[in-house]
Amino acid sequence: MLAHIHNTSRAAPVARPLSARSLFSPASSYPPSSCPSIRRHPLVVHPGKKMARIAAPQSRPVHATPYVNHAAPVEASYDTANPSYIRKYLRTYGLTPPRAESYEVQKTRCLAQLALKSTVIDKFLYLSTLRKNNVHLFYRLVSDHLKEMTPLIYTPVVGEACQRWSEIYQQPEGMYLSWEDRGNLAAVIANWPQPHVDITVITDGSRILGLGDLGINGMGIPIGKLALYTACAGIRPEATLPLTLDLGTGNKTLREDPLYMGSRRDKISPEEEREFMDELMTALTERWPGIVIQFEDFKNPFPSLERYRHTYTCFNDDIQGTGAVILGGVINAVKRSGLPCKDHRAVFLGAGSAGVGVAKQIVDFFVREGMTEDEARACFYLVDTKGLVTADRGDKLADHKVYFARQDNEGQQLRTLDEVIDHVKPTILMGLSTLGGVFTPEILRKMADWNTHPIVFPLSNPSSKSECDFETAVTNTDGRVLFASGSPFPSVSFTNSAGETRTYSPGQGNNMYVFPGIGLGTILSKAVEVTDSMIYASGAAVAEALTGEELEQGLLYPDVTRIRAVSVVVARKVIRAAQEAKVDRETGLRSMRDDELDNYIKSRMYDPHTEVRALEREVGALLSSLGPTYAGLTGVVDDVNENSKL
Ligand SMILES: NC(=O)C1=CN([C@@H]2O[C@H](COP(=O)(O)OP(=O)(O)OC[C@H]3O[C@@H](n4cnc5c(N)ncnc54)[C@H](O)[C@@H]3O)[C@@H](O)[C@H]2O)C=CC1
Ligand SMILES: CC(=O)C(=O)O
Ligand SMILES: [Mg+2]
Repeated sequence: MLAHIHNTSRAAPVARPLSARSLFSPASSYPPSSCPSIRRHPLVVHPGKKMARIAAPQSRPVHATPYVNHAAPVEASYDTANPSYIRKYLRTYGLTPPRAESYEVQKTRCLAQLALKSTVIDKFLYLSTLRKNNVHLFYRLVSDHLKEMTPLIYTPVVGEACQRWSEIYQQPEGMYLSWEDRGNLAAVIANWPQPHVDITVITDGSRILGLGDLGINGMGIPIGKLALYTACAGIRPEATLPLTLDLGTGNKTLREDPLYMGSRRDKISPEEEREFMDELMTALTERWPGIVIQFEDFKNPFPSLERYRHTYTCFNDDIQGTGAVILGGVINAVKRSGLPCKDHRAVFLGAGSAGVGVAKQIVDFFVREGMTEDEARACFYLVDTKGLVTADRGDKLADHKVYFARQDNEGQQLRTLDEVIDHVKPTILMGLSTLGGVFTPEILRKMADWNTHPIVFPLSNPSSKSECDFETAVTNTDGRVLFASGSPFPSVSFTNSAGETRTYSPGQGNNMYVFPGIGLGTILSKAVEVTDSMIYASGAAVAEALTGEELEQGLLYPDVTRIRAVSVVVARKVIRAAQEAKVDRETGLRSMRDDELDNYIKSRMYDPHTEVRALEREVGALLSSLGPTYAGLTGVVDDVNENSKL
């Protein structure tokens, strides 16, 4: 089918009728064209090949636009909050029920409909449809109800949605690129209908959360992550691109599933993947030179990160984002433990991208606290499927594990988590293993015997893969645990051995506290690369972002409802780190004081609550400037200044 696309030379569209999308573009990132009625689609020609993108229709009425973007703001054309003159202007007048509604009314209806859905997948699908049909309302709802909504659009529910993606699929969202498209990636990418993209999240689906290789069913992850970029850091929804690579899957069940919508091939080789990724990175930056690229949920993401990190503006969320967010929680937990860094011993179950990424960030923290790198590294004991990672274990260690391979084991190999724990008597226990429930009550009780405040972070996602739940951690440590999990758990009421009853609240150690701010800071500073210092700064910012009240409550992470405010702090620190490393191209931000920079960041964040008003103002101003001639010519508007009669 794609051969047909690639070999067909069709005229690129040159002009479109006045598009609602142009009205949503903030001046600084998308300079308004002198004539808003014309929007050009770039014709992308891949070096050495002659090809044209498949042509979009030359002219369509706005109300019939079948855009495939999951968050195209043109869908706001149908917002029942729009007053009648906007509807007339957008030619949606008569296509929605007559009354122009308040947000409160819309929200009441949405929450009532959500409550009627009996399964979490039904709720997930309802919210996906809402995002598609009324993007501003979706983001208003999510940002007002972050605690209730994030589990539905992100972990844990997105995990189940990915497992069942082929079964529950309803609407096109995001973009898929297949191995068979190699050589033509630029042409396929040119089909993305949005003219401007600030950020993309890319997965090949080969390690989705802790659920294994889900092939293209992993698309729920880029969509969910980018929804959080918008909800938590105000990246404009139309400037986000969820991207899933169809590079085959090692999951035989999926390959044999008649409903599976990806290719049936086995996973391509690492060499083929490198070839594909090289072309992809070129194609993405060719179309959107300033694009920030986030790699997500690749099975072995270290080679790509090393290959591209200094050449493209990219980062890996599982290695670096996770490292940073857990750094933030550990900075606070170490303070609360009362022990200096040098007295901590950390056992990590899981020595993959997240385990190694987190351990490295904490080494960096310990070094900043005055230890040498060797002293800091010696505090870490990583465990994988073969046991404690040691230099003389007898197997060939993957490159990323070598740094943490222990050399002080005197030939002894510890094969199980229990053996390692008994040997090390850790102060910190991290779970990044995908093994649900492996931190047993017995292990937790030992942690409580050895430590006044054991630090236990079961970080695997989704909830079913968490190494323990919060209640088990609280009840088996007499309420003394310093806890954070990757997926959310409810608070627990518990009476400790001293007879004190308290409600304990868990921390959520999830990279969602940092990646939105890393992306925002990188976009605004126009950084040419994402440096280690920018990543570290994002984690330190999360630690600093706790309020006095949150500290008093014993929280390790800010309350999730404050995540937008946290993202501003993260973005500011990321920008400052970019400036220090001199990788920022938006040098005008350097002279701003911190409060000025915060205001600037906030001013650049998409706020779904103000979008309807902004649309009213923009349409009013635009129509007034165009005057009666334009209105008469197009027949779009019969009375520019008419307000809703309803
Ligand atoms: N909380 C958060 O923000 C994040 C959580 N994660 C979670 O961390 C988990 C791991 O992710 P990655 O490191 O990227 O995966 P990975 O596949 O790179 O690493 C998994 C590690 O677990 C080890 N492991 C697996 N089964 C084991 C067993 N039976 N005994 C001992 N070790 C075993 C493997 O040897 C490997 O070292 C996933 O569940 C993921 O959802 C990942 C990124 C962010
Ligand atoms: C949160 C995340 O990125 C993961 O579990 O992979
Ligand atoms: Mg991930």
